[in-house]
Amino acid sequence: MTLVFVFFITLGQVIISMGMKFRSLELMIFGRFVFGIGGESFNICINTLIVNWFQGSELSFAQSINLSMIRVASILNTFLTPRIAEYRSMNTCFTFGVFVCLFSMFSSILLVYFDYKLSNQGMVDQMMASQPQQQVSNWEYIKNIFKKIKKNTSKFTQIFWVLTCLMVSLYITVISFNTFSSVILTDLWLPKENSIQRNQEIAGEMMSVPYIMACLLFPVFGLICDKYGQRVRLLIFSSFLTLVSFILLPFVYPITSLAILGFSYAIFGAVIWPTISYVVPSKRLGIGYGLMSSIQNLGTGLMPLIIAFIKVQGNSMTVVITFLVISLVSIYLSFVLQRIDSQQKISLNDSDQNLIMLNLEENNKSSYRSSASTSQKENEFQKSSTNDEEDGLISSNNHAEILRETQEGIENQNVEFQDDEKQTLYI
Ligand SMILES: C[C@H](N)C(=O)N[C@@H](CCCCN)C(=O)O
Repeated sequence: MTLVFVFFITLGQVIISMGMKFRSLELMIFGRFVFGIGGESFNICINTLIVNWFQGSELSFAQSINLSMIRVASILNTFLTPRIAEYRSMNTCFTFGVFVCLFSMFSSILLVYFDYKLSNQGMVDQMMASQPQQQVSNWEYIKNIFKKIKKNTSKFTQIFWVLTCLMVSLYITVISFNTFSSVILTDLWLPKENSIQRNQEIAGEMMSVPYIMACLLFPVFGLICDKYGQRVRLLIFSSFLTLVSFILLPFVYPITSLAILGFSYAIFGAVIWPTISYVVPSKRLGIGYGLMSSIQNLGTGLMPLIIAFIKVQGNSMTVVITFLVISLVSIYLSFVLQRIDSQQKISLNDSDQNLIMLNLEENNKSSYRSSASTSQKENEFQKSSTNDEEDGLISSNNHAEILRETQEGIENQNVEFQDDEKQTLYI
């Protein structure tokens, strides 16, 4: 699927640049639509892939390197695009984008090749090929996908939903704020006697501060998180930082508040993406990331409309107050997260990633056991697992998981137990 999505991204960019060439706004919007289908889905594939390779060891570090690279690309884009447009033309900017996408496509082919070669997937495919597969129609296949999404979604825990809401509110304060920061900074801070273009240049430079800050700090917080855990505490701290940033914005020269916002982003970005894999069982991770990204995009997509309305009704100060209120929501949600987390056997603050994973799989198994206790549910499960095999949707994942579980089982026998609680889990 990774290759399909990167193909959509490239195709989208080609359509956008054709729209630019032929001066067709409709074509450009359609291109953005195609690009968006590929982009966000590609993100989900990459998240899942990183988890598959790094869970249990340097997961946060790996995710934060990924985030840093994304932000380096944003900064490069802010720097390069106006210059290419100035020295060449707008068309060249868009064509340059197509070449960047082609480069991504080439990198993805390498990625998929190495992932396939180095993982158990080759073995799993052989196993699958030796099993008879029942053919289903495309319609049945799509219907099964929706059935599975519904079935899996209902199994997500409270902690997943709180984490998702927290992610939305935190991302709004960075991504949606970034959309409006140019106007806010110009209104609140930049001299009225400057030309509009000059103020836009200054605001543009200021706007890159949170991203520069974050791209430098992501790996640091990734490492901290891998070594010391403290995920929920870091999220609480990061939520407070966003509040401080918006309180300071109208009163202190904006570089300070933007740097604090970048600091906050570096923390929650490095913590939140890997944490999802500790609250969603590996079998449902793709759907988990997908759902979370959809909700996040819905939030960050709707927010500019709401903010634009608030700006028209009020002024830039009202917009800052709105972001301040959203920061308060983040603080509230982070405390709700802490409360739920404190009721778990193993906290997300624990530094032992394997232990958190084992706890998750253990909880998952026990919820399965209790749900299978009634014969009706037992039948449902048998039916659905037969369906899973029949429609060939998740079976390869399951096989990969069985292989991984077996490996883990062997590894876990060598783990030194630290206390009774942990001992019970490992056993
Ligand atoms: C906006 C987009 N949906 C998003 O969330 N982007 C993240 C990067 C996610 C990468 C996770 N491996 C961002 O921080 O920009």
